[in-house]
This record gives sequence, C-alpha cells and structure tokens, in this order.
Amino acid sequence: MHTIAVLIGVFALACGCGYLVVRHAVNSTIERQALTVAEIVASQATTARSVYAREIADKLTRDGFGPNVDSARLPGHVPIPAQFLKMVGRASSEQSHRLYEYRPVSRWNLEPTQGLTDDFLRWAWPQLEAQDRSAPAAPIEWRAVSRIETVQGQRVLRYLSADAASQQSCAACHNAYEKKPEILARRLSDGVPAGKQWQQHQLLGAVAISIPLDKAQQLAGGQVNETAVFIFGILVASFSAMFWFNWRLSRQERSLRETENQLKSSELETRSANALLQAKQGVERAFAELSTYMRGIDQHAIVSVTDRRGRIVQVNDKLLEISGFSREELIGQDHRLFGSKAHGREFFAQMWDTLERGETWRGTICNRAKAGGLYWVDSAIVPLKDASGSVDRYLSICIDITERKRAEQDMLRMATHDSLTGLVNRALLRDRIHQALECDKRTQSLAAVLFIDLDQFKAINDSLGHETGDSVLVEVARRLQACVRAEDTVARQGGDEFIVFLPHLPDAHGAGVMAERIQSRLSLPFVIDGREMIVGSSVGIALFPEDGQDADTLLKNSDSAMYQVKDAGRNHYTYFAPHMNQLAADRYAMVSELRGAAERDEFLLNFQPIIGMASGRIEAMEVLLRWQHPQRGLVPPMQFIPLAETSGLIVPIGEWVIRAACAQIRAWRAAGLQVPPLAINLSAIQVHHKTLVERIAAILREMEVGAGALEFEITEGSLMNKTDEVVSTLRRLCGLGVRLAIDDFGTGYSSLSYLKRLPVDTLKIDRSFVMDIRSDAEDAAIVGAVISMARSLKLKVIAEGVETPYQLEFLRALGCDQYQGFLASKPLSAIDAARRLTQRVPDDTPA
Ligand SMILES: Nc1nc2c(ncn2[C@@H]2O[C@H](COP(=O)(O)OP(=O)(O)OP(=O)(O)O)[C@@H](O)[C@H]2O)c(=O)[nH]1
Repeated sequence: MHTIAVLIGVFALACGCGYLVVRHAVNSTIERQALTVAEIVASQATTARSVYAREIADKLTRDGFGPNVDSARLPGHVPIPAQFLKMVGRASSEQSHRLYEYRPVSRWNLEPTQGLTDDFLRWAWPQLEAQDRSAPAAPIEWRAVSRIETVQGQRVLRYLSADAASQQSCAACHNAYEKKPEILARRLSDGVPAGKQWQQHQLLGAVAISIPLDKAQQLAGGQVNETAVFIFGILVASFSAMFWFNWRLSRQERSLRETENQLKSSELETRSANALLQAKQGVERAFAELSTYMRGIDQHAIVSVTDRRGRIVQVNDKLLEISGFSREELIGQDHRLFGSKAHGREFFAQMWDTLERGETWRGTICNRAKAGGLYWVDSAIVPLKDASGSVDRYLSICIDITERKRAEQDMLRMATHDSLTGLVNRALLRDRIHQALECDKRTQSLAAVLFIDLDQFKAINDSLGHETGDSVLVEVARRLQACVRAEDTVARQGGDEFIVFLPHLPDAHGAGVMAERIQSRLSLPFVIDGREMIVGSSVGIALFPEDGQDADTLLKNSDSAMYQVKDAGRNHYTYFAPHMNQLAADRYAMVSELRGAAERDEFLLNFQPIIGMASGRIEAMEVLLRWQHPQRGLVPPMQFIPLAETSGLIVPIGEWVIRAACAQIRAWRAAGLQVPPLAINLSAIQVHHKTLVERIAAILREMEVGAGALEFEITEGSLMNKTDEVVSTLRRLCGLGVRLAIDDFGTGYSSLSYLKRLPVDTLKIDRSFVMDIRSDAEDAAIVGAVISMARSLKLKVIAEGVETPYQLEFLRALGCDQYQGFLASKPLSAIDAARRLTQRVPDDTPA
C-alpha cells in the first residue's frame, strides 16, 4: 500500500510539473511571435508611409494637389503622410479584427490623438529620442522599444518603432509647418520648444503598435490542453504497467512462499524421490556411454561372434567390408572360412589353449578375403559365458593393420633386397648361407658360392651411360635367376658383382657346371634400347666345407678365385685354391703401391723399334711402360697393367706415359736426333674415358712436339662394344693430327664394314699368328688374309713378334709394310734407343 501511495504521489507531481512546463513554453512562444508580428507591422507601416510620401504625395504636390502645411483644411488636397499613416493604421486594425492596432505618434503631434498619450509612450519615446541624438543627420540603425502591459485586465504587447524623415522633402514640409504662427503658439502651450528645425533622417515620429496577447493565448490554450492530455495518457499507461508488474511480483512472491512451505513440509518425500531420480539418471548415463562405446567399436573394429564350435553367429558391417563376404554367406559358416595358411598348427593350438582356459587371446592374424587377397588384423578373442558360467560363445574384436603390415614388409624387403634388380642383398644372402650350411653340416652335403663379376662393365657405363648399365644389370639378374634351382639364391653383392649360392650339391663338379651355364647365358648378346652388346663374366667358386665353414670365408674365397680369373684374362671360371688368398693379398698391396709410383719416379719408358720392310730403317718406335719397383724389381707389364685397369689408375698412368713420351721426343730432338713417330698404347678404359681427346690435345699443346710425332695403338678388344661413341672419339683423336693403329689385330671380331668406319691408318698383326707361321698353316693363312684385306682397305700392316728370318721373309713376301720383334730389336732403354737412332744404318734389317 505504501508503494502504491508513493506511486500516486509521484504521478500527481509529474502531471502538475508537466502542465506548468508546457504552459510556460506556450506563453513564451506567444510573446516571441507577437514581437515578430510587431516588427513586421512597423516595417509595413513605415514602408507604406514612405512610399506614399515619395510616389503619391510628391507627385500630387508637383501638380498642386499634394499635401502642404495647410492641406488639411484645403479641399481637393491629399492628406499629409502622417495623416495617411493614421488612416492605414485604423483600417488595418479593423481588417485584422483587432489582432493588432497601430497609429503614428510624436511629441510634436499634429493632432491630440497622435501625442504621447499614456505611460508606455512617455517611457518609450525618450529612448527613441536618445538614439536620434546619438547620430545627428546620419542614417540610424533604429532599435524599437517594447514591453508587455496589463491593460484593463488584458496582457498587451506595446511596441514603439521610430519613423524617421526618410526624404529631405519630409524635413522641409515639417519645418514650414513649424513656422506657422498658430503652431508656434501651440508649441508654447504644449511646453515644447517652438520653431524646431528638422533634418532628413531625424526622428519625426514613431509607429505605436499594440498586440493583445490573451487572444493568442486562448488559441494556444487548446494546444496546451492536447499536449497535457497526451502526456497524461503516457503517464497513466506507464503507471498502469508499473502497478501491474508490482501486482505480479507480489503474487509470485506469495506463491513462492507457499511452495517453500510445501517443500518444507514434504522434505523427506523429496529426498527419497531425489535419490530415485539420481539412480535412474545414473543408469541412463551408463546406457548412453555403453551405446557410444558400442557405436565406436562398431565403426572402427571388425567384430564377430562364433558359437562354441566356431560357427559364425554374428558379424558387423566392418567385417563384411574387409572380407568381401555378405552377411548371408557368413552366418552359420565355420570361421576357418577366413583361413590364409599363413599360420601353422601351433599358432591355432596355442590360441585354443588360451580360450579354453576362459582367458582372452590376443594376437595378429592374417586372413584371406573372399576375392583371395590377404589382410592382417590385430585381434582380441574373448570367451563369453552363459548363466551357468560355461563358455558358449566367442567374441572377436579386430583392428585392420594391413597397411602397417605392408609397410613393414616393404621396409623389410628394402633392408634385404637390392632395389635395382630386386635380388637378395648381401645381408640376406649371408643369412641364407648361414642357415643352409647349418643344415648341410647335419646332412654332410656340399654347397658352393659362385662369385660373378662382369668383365669391363665400367666401359658400358662410360660409353653408353649409367642407365644402360642399369638395364644390363637388371637383365643379368634375370638371366642368373633363370639358371638356378628353386633352393638356390641369387644375390647382388654390389656394382657388377653377383653371387649365386648353391646349397645341397651332390658333388663339386656341379658348381663348375653351373658356372659354365651362367657364363654361356651371360655371353648371349644384350640388346638395350636397340643397341647390341656383349658382356663377359668372370666366376670364382668356393666350396663348402673344404674352402670355408662359414658365409664370410666362402664369400671371400670365391672373390679371390674370381680375381684369379680376371688376372688370367677374364671370361672364365675357376675353383678356389688356398694360394689364391696370397695372390689376392698381393694384388691389393700392389694396387696401393701402384698409386704413388709415378710421383716416386718408379715408371720408365722402353722403346721398341718398328722397321720398314722396304727401307730397313727404324720408321717408328713402340713406347712400352716399365715399373721399376724398389723391392720387387722390374715388374712385368702383364702384372701391373691389368691392376691399373681394374683400379682405374690406368687413366692417370696413361697420361703420364704420353707426357713422358713427348718429353723424350723433345730431349732427343734437342740432342739433334731425327726422331721417328712414337706409338703409344691406349687401353680400353682410356678409349672410353670421356675426356681422353681433350687431355691428349692439352698435352700436345703443352709439350709442343707436333701431333705427327705420335701414333696411338688401340687393341681390337677395346672396340668390342662397337659404339658410335668410340668411332666419334677416334675421329676426334685423328682430328688432332695423330695416327691410329689397331693393335693385336686378329684376336677380336672386327667386321670389315666396321673397320671401314674407323679412321685408322695401320693394323698390327698379333704376335700369336706370326709366331707359328711356319708350323701352322691356318695362322699363315690368317696373316695372309689380314695383309691382303689391309691392302684393299689401303691400310698399313705391321707384324708383331717377328723373331726369325723365315718369319720376316714370309711377311715381306706377303707385302707386309713394317715389322717389330726380337729379330730387329728388343725394347730399348731411352739411352740405347737414342744410340740406335744415331746409327740409322741399313743394318737395322738383319740379313
Ligand atoms: N650402371 C650401374 N653401374 C654401377 C652400379 N654400381 C656400380 N657400377 C659401376 O660398375 C662398374 C664396376 O666396374 P669394375 O667391376 O670395377 O670394373 P669392370 O669395368 O667391370 O672391369 P673388370 O671387373 O676388371 O672386368 C663401375 O664403373 C661402377 O661405377 C649400378 O648400380 N649401376
């Protein structure tokens, strides 16, 4: 109640204040508007009077009818402007139904009605006069004077606005008027100074305006009331809303209090209900969680249930998805339907042991899908018990790990196999040998390791590129696998080295048979990208148990045997013999000594004269490299040149030879000798070396001996892979100005057409043919054929290894051009060669 009383009080106060504010605002608006109206009326009146004086009264004055000092009394004359203003004022008041009134007034009044007749005019007029005095004879910014008065109980705006002499004629007329005797008298009686002199702009009179405000207020009253009603309405609505809310609140408060009481009275009941509710919610939550887990398991796991006998009774979609079977195809089937044969009996026996003990079995299983593909799962198989406690079902929950298994298998494969050929690598090979030997030891069987190294494979890489080399290796791997039995292992040791392991051999001879088979398969031409090439191979054999009891020893010994084959000229096979290990050790030692031989000045050159058949003179000399070893003595070329070739040292050593030969030419020339061309041997490795021509050109430039001073001999064997690259190298070499000879001619397989393409000048018949000319008719025929072929190709022929006069005469008779051999001279030291050159006598030719 108290609140309601306060609200009503506030409401009443708000209404009263609102009304007063509105009322005050309306009154001050009315007063401001009345003042504006007074300004407009005063301006209209003085303008009308001014227009009348200037436009009408002036004109009529010139016609004799205008106003003059006496015109008020003269018939036919228009009134003076002040009278005109008075008339207009009166008419306007009537026209506006006395909304406003005005009339001209002055202290120097023409008529009593125009004088300062009341308090307002007597108060306001001096204020206009004060402005008039402030600026004599100049246009003045007149300020009107006004105030609100209560006249006969009515509020009225009183307003006085100056009406100055707007024209000189106004001042003149008024001055004339002031001079009239009766006016002078009247001024005296009115107490006003007589004979006033007027000037233009001076205050002649003023317009007095009255505007009754009450009338306007009556009109505005309606507006005030409407506004008040509006505000009142808003207030009523607001207060009603407040009352309503207040009422609602108190009702709710009441009902809360009642509820509180009820709750208090049934507290015990509520407690037990709450306990029940919580229990129910707990059960619901557990159910929700369980079904979420089940959904999760169902989405990610492969789930199946089998009965005691292993028959499938339930499967989820994941199992159908991975196995490719439909639900109908699986339900009722034995779970062995998924068997992949990847697991042995033991695996399943152990599984059933665990399950029959009522325990969960965990493990990885490889299964087979309907389409035949394998998949791997990580499984947990849980035995489910019936009410009596005995196992009646098995729940299997599996996760697909096929991807992981495949990745593991890939990684295992990468770790155990060669990526290029797919063959077993050295690590797995060792493992396999180890396992097989364990078995062979028990059964006392034989086994063999065959070490296969391709011959001159580097030349294929250098001349045809690494990719072609790779293709050859892949093809070699394929051919090797085609040669062996299922239980044998073919591995790639690295580079161009392959191992074939033969376990359980019936006898040692079997290993040799296999080596022959392999070599004959590999000797068939390889065709890569349309190019045909021949690849030889060298095979070393180590036998178990006599050559080694373990994998490493067998591998090492087969390697030594293979090196023996290389040293013996390649493209053969041999069984290991104990001395070979010593030879292998020697080989390694010699290679490392060979490496610094040039720097240690251990190389020297020998020169073997080549004699012209016709001239009997030395027409060239073959340059022969010798190695003077500090401990080993003079090492024969046959011992160290193959080592230099296999180790790649032949390239720098070959360069050393060319440079040293050039240096010798310069020295001999400096000594005044006439030096014939020197013939230098180039090995196959050098011929296939990419920068051979550039290096020779650089040496020739550096040594300044002239290209004609050198000839190069290339063995027929080094042209075996008859490639365009070799032809191009030889052509560029010829382009330098040097001459080319084919060495050991007859030992290779050069075709006539190929010979024609080569830019060679000379063929050197191999000593093996010359040696037996007398005893071997076939050799004699070959030599004859070579010489006649060379002649037809316009090539020079040199016979090597001429040791007897018979041989010499035989060759001369066939038309051979030059010869060399012990008959003419052994290889000579530089000093002896120089001496021989100085002789230059026909006795070069033995009689
Ligand atoms: N294309 C190819 N070449 C390889 C690979 N691994 C090694 N090689 C090359 O195989 C060549 C092996 O050369 P070697 O066995 O030393 O010598 P070779 O030229 O066969 O001469 P010999 O064995 O003495 O008859 C080298 O040039 C290696 O760079 C490979 O994976 N691919």
